[in-house]
Amino acid sequence: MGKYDYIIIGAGSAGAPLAARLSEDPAKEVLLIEAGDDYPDSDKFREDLLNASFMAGAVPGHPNNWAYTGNLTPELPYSVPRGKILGGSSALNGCYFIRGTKEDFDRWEKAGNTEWSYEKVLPYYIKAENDLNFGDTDIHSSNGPVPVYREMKNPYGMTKAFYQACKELGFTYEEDKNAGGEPGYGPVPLNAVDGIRINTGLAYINPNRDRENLTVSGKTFVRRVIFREKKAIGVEVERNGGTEIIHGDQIVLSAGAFNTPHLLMLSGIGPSEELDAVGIDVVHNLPGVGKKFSDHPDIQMGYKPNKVPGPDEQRDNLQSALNFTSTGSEHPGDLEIMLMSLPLGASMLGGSKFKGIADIVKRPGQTLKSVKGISKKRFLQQAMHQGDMMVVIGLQYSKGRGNITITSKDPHKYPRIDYHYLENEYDLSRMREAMRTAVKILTSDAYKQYFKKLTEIDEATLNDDDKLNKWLLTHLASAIHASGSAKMGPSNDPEAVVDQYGRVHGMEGLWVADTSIFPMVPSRGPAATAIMVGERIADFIKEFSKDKEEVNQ
Ligand SMILES: Cc1cc2nc3c(=O)[nH]c(=O)nc-3n(C[C@H](O)[C@H](O)[C@H](O)COP(=O)(O)OP(=O)(O)OC[C@H]3O[C@@H](n4cnc5c(N)ncnc54)[C@H](O)[C@@H]3O)c2cc1C
Repeated sequence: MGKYDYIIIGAGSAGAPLAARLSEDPAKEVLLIEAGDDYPDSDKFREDLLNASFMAGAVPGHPNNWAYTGNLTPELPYSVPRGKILGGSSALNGCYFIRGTKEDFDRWEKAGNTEWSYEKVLPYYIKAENDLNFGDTDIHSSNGPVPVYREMKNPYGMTKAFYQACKELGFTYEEDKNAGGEPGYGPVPLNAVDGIRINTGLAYINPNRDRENLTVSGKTFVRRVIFREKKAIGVEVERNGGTEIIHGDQIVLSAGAFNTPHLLMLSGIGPSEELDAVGIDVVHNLPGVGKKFSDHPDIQMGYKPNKVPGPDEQRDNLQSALNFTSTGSEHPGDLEIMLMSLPLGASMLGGSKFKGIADIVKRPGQTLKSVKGISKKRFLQQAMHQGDMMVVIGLQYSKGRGNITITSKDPHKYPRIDYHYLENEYDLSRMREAMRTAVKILTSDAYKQYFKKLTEIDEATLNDDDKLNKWLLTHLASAIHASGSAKMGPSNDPEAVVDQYGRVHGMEGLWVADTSIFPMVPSRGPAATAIMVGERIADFIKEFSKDKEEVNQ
């Protein structure tokens, strides 16, 4: 087998756009490797993962879910889904397609990443989208691969009631959450059209399958990157029942915020004492690998509805959200409240919960394996409340940071993931404020036609800080937005893993392009930003290759 110009590990939110853009040059041989299933024919893509109104793939035991165990707090091990399929996590996610804000990128820039100012990243967000509401404007485009749609003309009755409640509480309307304006309440942009989730495999890879220089290798698990001294020269993979080495000139890790740092460590790049402890030869000591990742803690707060939404109010599970700023905060939009249109169970298992349960019963082994390490108490509580309607309350700027620690040199053994959620009063106080605001919305005159009572929390708990703290720590969930586990920054930043072009510090021919490199999770969902990163790093790699060719001429 010949040597590839570019090998990309992971066909997810960032990896798929990266492979599509790099293979635009027919002179470059591109290999895109994906551990999960490949679906070259979009019409034959798994039906349960196309249906955007629920998140079947997020259920533990689903064959396209890596299903990690993450310790949200030391006492709360939780099942954390990630996509293992063409499209990666974009094939499983909630389709909330939202850009980071100017303040988010000011932070990235301030950390020494001048190539990531809001002005510099905006053209890449625009390049990625086909905005079905706004079309071509200064800040939107109708030419990109990812369709983006907000329900503005005919919002559901509950959406209108939510808007009215937010208005009465003094919040402002944010018509376009991708316009970089003041945070407020408004329609959620979704990368879903007519209820179909358009993942990055469908948007970027399948339309380009006819390119002879683009090879996609599904069901191919990368065990590690291999090096000649400090130069990456290929990858060791498992496929078709065997292990082999595939050579490439430039290797890009796009395996996501857990697997990218894990793969770096398996390949000998990471904190040397942790690699020594599990018997991995150190190729390069980079203490920041897996350290201090950021995410959004969230709470799924259940309530019994007065009025159950009808079948015509279930296409978009997530139609509206409020982004707002906590009292006295210097970080605009650090809180979020999302109104879900489906009950908790149906959000995961589908409109017909019996079909969803039937699917789970079909795979009891995988399901049991996936929930093995997690908190059974919380899992059962959630199962008991699957008929509840819910709002999802998110802390979008937090001080807590997580760590990913390698526990074995066996690439199939998952690393340990510790989130350190809500360990300080800064984060707790904001979460309390978000909870109390959500209750004000639900119990408002405008919303009360849809609200009967809260199901998991009482007033005495809500009104008492200590009691509420305890409740929060036992009812926590994660938004699954892990970012910054191999973060970018200048070489004099001891925690930086890659430079601002995505090149791993101290190494040659090795890049990272995915949510791991975010200096910090944006204050809104990271999926659109992951795609933007794939688009932007593709241009950096193209530029780098051009310079290299000029030097060699
Ligand atoms: C259930 C769920 C709901 C979410 N909802 C939203 C939302 O509504 N809005 C939002 O903004 N964000 C959401 N997110 C988060 C968002 O989808 C992710 O942050 C984003 O998709 C991550 O992109 P990525 O490119 O970093 O990684 P991924 O998209 O996860 O891609 C990584 C890819 O690498 C592959 N891979 C990993 N290891 C290997 C290996 N060893 N060998 C070969 N291939 C490998 C994986 O199989 C995967 O395909 C959600 C996430 C989940 C899981």
